[in-house]
Amino acid sequence: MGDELKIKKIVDDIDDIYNVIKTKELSFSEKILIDDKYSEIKDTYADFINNYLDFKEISDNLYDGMYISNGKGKTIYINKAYTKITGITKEEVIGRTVKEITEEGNLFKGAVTMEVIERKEGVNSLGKSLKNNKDLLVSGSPIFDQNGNIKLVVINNRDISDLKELELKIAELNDEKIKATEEIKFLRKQQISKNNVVYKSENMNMAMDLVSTIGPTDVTVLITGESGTGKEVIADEIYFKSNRENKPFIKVNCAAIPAELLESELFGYEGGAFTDAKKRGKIGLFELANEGTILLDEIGDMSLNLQSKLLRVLQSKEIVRIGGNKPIKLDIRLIASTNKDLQEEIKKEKFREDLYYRLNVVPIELKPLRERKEDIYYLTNEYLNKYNKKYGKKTKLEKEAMKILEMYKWPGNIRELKNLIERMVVINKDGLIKYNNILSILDMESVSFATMMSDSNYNLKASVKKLEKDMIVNSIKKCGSVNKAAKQLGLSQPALWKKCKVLDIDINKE
Ligand SMILES: Nc1ncnc2c1ncn2[C@@H]1O[C@H](COP(=O)(O)OP(=O)(O)OP(=O)(O)O)[C@@H](O)[C@H]1O
Repeated sequence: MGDELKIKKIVDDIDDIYNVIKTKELSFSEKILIDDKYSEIKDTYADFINNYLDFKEISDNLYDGMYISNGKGKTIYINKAYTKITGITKEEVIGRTVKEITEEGNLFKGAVTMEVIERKEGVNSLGKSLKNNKDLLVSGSPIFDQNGNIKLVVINNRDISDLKELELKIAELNDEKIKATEEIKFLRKQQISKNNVVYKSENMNMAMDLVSTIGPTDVTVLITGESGTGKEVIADEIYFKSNRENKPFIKVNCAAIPAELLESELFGYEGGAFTDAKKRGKIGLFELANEGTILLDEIGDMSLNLQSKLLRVLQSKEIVRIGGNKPIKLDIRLIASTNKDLQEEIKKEKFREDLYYRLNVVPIELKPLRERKEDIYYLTNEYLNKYNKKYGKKTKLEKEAMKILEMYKWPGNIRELKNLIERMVVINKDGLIKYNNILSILDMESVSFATMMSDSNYNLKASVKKLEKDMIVNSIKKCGSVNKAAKQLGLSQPALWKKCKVLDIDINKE
């Protein structure tokens, strides 16, 4: 019989006794005493029942399993959660000692009740339910009576298979995090690999000096120059010289991302900000760059609407995601670059003047390659070495060929020079890149012969000789025979043979 029923039986017996006594002849004071005692007992019983029911309700709704024994280790109570966690029912344990159950070895192992009784203190251990193989964290505590003897042992049983699963999940996530961090490091290195910056010109000297000075500060830099002049190279150098090296460096090409997308790319959005927005939202590039550097390339192509928003970011040093209302603090170094003339764009009302002044704190202007010809020789040699190494070659460049490179206008600037040298090294067969190899590729309008001839290193006779030779070689190559070439050049066949001899042209080779 449960405790609850035992006590109910006592109270029912008292009821019977009371009813019998009430029929007897009693003095007034005896009657009052018995009535008082009787109602005291009833109140105490009502209190007990209420508390007992509350305790049962609370303990049955606990997350952890409760296992209570008396001071001798005899099981007197388990809550519902204990059965749920271990699969062990009341019928299997109530009234039996923990010692006996443990020795039997069918229900659980790792019980601490007996140890709590022995040591008279709390004991923690790992246990296991043998009914469903669940691992448990078992924590036992003694409850003492007034004389200091243990009257109850309360054991808390926590299912740690969930914890174990969480532990595994955390370990998996940690592995993924380590992998992702390594990948970020690798991609960062690839994206901003250290360039071998080659320069000789005054313009580049000044730019590189400035980079060394302002690199370690957080000042905003605006780099301008035609396409291919090395704006990104300069931005990389600023990053390497800054105190933000090894922190994020996010490069955004404002012209390459459609205007309507650029805002969400930069600012990110909260979940559900757009109808098709991913449920959990998206972190923006500004946030990704936090603590690091952001390069806004082709800033001259940014829409006026976004320019105002960028201006606000620069003023407040915080952003709010699209669809959100929580400002996020930013600690970012901003580098902007453009091949547009921003002053002109301001006049055309395509660029905000106030934003221009915010960006133009330190301006770095890169001249086009045609205005810093001193760099061409060094850049060419750098790329010759680079591509010879890459393609396993030992290609050299004819002196006249270098001359042509120095005279060309290079509309695509250093990028064009770099690509040309790579192409020349790849297709070259005899180890020497010649003057006319380059002429046949470059846009000849960009190298006027007048310019070439006016160069003090070339006298008229040599230049004419060179021109004649190139024309004949090209014509023979194009026509496929000396006969046809002679016709095209307006010469007789013998005259062409003669010229070839004088100009040292090997017809069989050409
Ligand atoms: N001083 C330099 N030394 C060596 N290589 C350089 C130098 N300047 C530029 N380059 C190379 O030239 C190419 C173009 O440079 P970069 O991309 O920095 O130009 P950009 O001005 O940013 O071009 P765009 O405006 O088209 O983005 C790159 O391959 C870069 O490595």
